[in-house]
Formats: sequence, C-alpha cells, structure tokens
Amino acid sequence: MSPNGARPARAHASVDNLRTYLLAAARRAPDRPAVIQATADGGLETVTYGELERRVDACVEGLGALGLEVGDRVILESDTNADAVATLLACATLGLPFVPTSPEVPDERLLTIIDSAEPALYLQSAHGKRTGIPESVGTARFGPGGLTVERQPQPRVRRRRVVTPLDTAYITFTSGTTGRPKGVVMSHRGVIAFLRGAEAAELITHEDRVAGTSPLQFDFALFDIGLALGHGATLVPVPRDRLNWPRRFLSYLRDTGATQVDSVPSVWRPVLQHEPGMLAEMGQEGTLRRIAFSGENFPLEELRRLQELLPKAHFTNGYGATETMAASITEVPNPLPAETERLSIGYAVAGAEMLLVGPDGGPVDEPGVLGEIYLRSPSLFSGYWNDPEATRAVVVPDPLNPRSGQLVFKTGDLASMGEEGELYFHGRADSQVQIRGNRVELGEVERRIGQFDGITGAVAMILPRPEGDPVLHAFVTCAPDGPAPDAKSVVAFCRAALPAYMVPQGVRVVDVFPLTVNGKVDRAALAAHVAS
Ligand SMILES: Nc1ncnc2c1ncn2[C@@H]1O[C@H](COS(=O)(=O)NC(=O)C[C@H](N)c2ccccc2)[C@@H](O)[C@H]1O
Repeated sequence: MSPNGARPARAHASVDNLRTYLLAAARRAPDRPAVIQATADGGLETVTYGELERRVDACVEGLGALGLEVGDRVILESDTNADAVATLLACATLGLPFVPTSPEVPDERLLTIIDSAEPALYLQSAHGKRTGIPESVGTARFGPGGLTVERQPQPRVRRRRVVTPLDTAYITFTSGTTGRPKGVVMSHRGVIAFLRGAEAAELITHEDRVAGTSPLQFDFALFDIGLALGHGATLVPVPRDRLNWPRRFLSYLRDTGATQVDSVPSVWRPVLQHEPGMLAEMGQEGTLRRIAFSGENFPLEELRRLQELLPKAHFTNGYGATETMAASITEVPNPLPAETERLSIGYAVAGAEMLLVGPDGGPVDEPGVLGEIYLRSPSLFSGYWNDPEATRAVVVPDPLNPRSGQLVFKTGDLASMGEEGELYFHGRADSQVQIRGNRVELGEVERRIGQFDGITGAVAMILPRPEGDPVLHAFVTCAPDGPAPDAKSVVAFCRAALPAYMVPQGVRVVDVFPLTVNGKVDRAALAAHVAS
C-alpha cells in the first residue's frame, strides 16, 4: 500500500475511541461544566464540554501537522487539568498512544521511560519546567490555544488509514515490584470496556463533581477522567500543592462543590490527623456524597474514623490492576460493622469475572480457602510494551476453559471467598512468605498492632536475612498527642494474640509512612530503614 502521507488517520465516529466516548456529553450538553480547575492566580475556572472539544480540535490540528503515524508514542507530562485532558483526547483522535507522566516524576525515571517507549514527541504545558529531553524526540508545549512546537519530531512514513478500537489509547509505566518499569499497553476497546462496566455501579450522575487526587501517570487519574466525562459529569482535579495541606485540601473541595473524592487511602491520613473538625462540618453539610478509594488496603481504624466524620457519605472500594484498568467496585457499609476485619472487594464489574485459582491450578469453590485471583475481562491490556515474556507470564489461558483460546489476567493477588461468592483481598502472592514453614498474614499482624493504644497505623513486612529465616518487622505511626509506645510492649501485645511466627522481631516508630509517587505506602523505603 502506498504511504498515506497526505492526511492523518482518524477513528470513525461510530467505533470505540476514547475521544468519542469521553466527548459524547459535548454533543448532548455542550454548556455543561466538564472541568472545574484552579487558575494560576488561585481562583477557579470552569471549562465546558463545548470549550473542551474546541481545545481538543485545536490540539488535533497541531498534532496532525507533524506527520506522525498511528501508534507513534507521545509523552504527555502534566498535572491533571483541562488542557491535559484535551491533549490526551487529541492523541486518541489520531491514534497516538499517550504515555502519561507528571512534573514530580524524577528525570532519570522519565529518561528510562523514553528509552523504552521511544516516543516521537514529548509534550508539556506552556509553563512546564522539564529540560534535557533527548534530541531524537520532538518537543512541544500544549495550552488552551493548541500546540507550540519547539523541536519537530523525526519524519516518519504514514501507512495507516484508520484508527481502530484495538489501537493503543495509552501506555502507562508502572514501577512494578521488580523495579524495571513495565509499560502497560491499553487499547481504546479495553479502557472503554472497563468504563462501561463501571457504569453498572451507578457511582455518579451527570450532576456530580468528581475530585481526582492522583497524578496522571497513575491510572486512577485516568479512571477519574473516564468516570466523570463518561457520565457527562464534572472533573475537579485537585492541585498537588493543595493535597499536602489538609485545610487547603478541604477548602478546595468545599469551594469547588465536589460531591465525590477519589484517592488512595493515604490522602486522608493528614486530614484525619490535623483537620477532623473541619471534615466533620463538611460531613454535616452533605455535599460530599461519596468517598472512593483504591490502590491498597484502607487501614480499618482509619476508615472507621473517616466514616464517623462523614456519616452520610457512601464509601466505595475500587480494586484492580492497571493491566485491566481495575476489576471491582464495591460499596463499603457506612458504618463498617464492628466485627468486620477485612474489606470485601466484592465481584468484578459488569462484563468481567474474578475467579479464584488454587495451588493445583484448579478453581477454588469453597468459602474461606485462599486462591489467586484470575480476571476474565474485556478490559484486559494488550500486553507489556516490548516485553512478550513478561506478558505471557500474566496473560494466560482461561483455567476453566483452556482450549477456548480465551485469555485471562493472572493478578498475583490472593483472596478468599465469602458465603455469597464475594471476595476478600489477602495481599500479594509474592509477599506471602513462610516463616519456619508457616504462611504469615501481614494484614493480620498489622490489624493486631493497630489495636494497640496510641498506635494510628501499622505496616508489617518480612525482610530476608543473609542467613536463616526471614525476619518479620513492623513500622508504626502514633497519635501526635499520645506517648510513643515502646517496642517491647507492642511485641508482648502481639504475642498475646498471634502465633509465635507472626510476632514481629522489630517494631519501629516512624513519623509518617513514606509514600510512592502514586501515594501508596512505600514499603521499599521502609525496608531501607532496617538496612540502614
Ligand atoms: N482496593 C484495593 N485493595 C487492596 N489492594 C489493592 C486495591 N486496589 C489495588 N490493590 C493492589 O494494587 C495492585 C494494582 O496496583 S496498580 O496496578 O498500581 N493499580 C492500582 O493500584 C489502581 C487500579 N488500577 C485502579 C484504578 C482505578 C480504580 C480502581 C483501581 C493490585 O494487584 C493489588 O495488589
């Protein structure tokens, strides 16, 4: 086929593409607010769906003139805001996979991602500060008026004439437990399949204002964008400098009229510690209708305190991995029953199914027995970028129907089943370590320590030792006004209720738990404490 150098390929409006799915509201109600965001001078501005579509098309024009080919990668570095959304939708329109990253990602990590993804173009906002992008990559800046090109991308031959639903919408690089970043390749069909499945959870209506708190490279941010725009609702990105100050965070939620807050559990820790009173006032005002969280277990003590302050709010536990965008969305009772010791991750979203598989590779059918979660889902990723071996390890034949050609996602997560088939998360399979032949439930250790008077949080982990058994360590945070508990009393407290092999050898008090750039507890950083 002769190169189609003339005009860029597009997706037909009738097929699945992130742009058509997320801008459908622009046709139905162009004057409705799509994004409410902070302005540079500290005010607020509203971008309507009609204005958002105009900005998308301005960016499509700029991108389309660069001669890029469907599938060429575009690094999109930004905080979450209307222009970042317009830019990612422009990439989607032209079948250009965007690789989301944000200003606080360190240079060397960005260079590792560039080295792997070999992007055609690097985009940052007009006031972005990043420098040192390799010469082989074109660079440009995006803003409300469209694109300003600084360095042209290298010329390429255009052959594709259409953008299909199987084309890549984005590649998000996860640090992964092994450290070498893996690029999760998500197709338009996959993302939209998950967002459509999530609609069945009826989390929001078009009246809602969804406050997002995750950085763009974390697909929780992409879920927030997809959830809000997919329902014709309003996205309220929370600026990072607001997140670090509880009072400013809460006043931002109040000023923007946010009705839902999506975050990892750690976002609420400083608020519970420093501004419970202000949060309680907001709880009484009733504007905040739903708290949605994902990414890791929400420590139950903290969750109960949050529920006490927000007695009228709904709580939603979103579980899943970037490789399928997510897997389940489960309503958490408010208040949590006193006897609850483990949050349910319920059932897979509509259109998907979570299966428990035992060590023998067969299904686990009886309640209470541990198995690994395998996920059957149309939102299964296309594979890890340029890493077929890592892909084959987690995209496997459906254990219940291996001859069908159907592939499922081997999550690496352990769970048990309740009486109604609902699942309960038991941690990562690779973090289940035996101590003297016994499987240690880190969550159980953390729960017990969390009940010690004055302790507000506990993280347990097992660290290998050069020789002999691995050692169980615990890290705790304490109430600011209370006495720092001494390690011996905490150990004795554990010994009174846990089997010997689950009693931590070391207990260290830390001011706050270190966090990864996505806001999860940084266990590697805690482990380094012990090594030092
Ligand atoms: N609700 C949980 N309880 C407990 N452990 C969890 C939970 N959600 C993840 N995880 C853990 O985190 C792993 C996935 O990590 S991840 O790939 O970075 N993805 C995420 O954390 C967020 C996920 N993509 C997502 C995006 C949008 C909505 C919901 C969920 C899972 O395999 C679990 O081990």
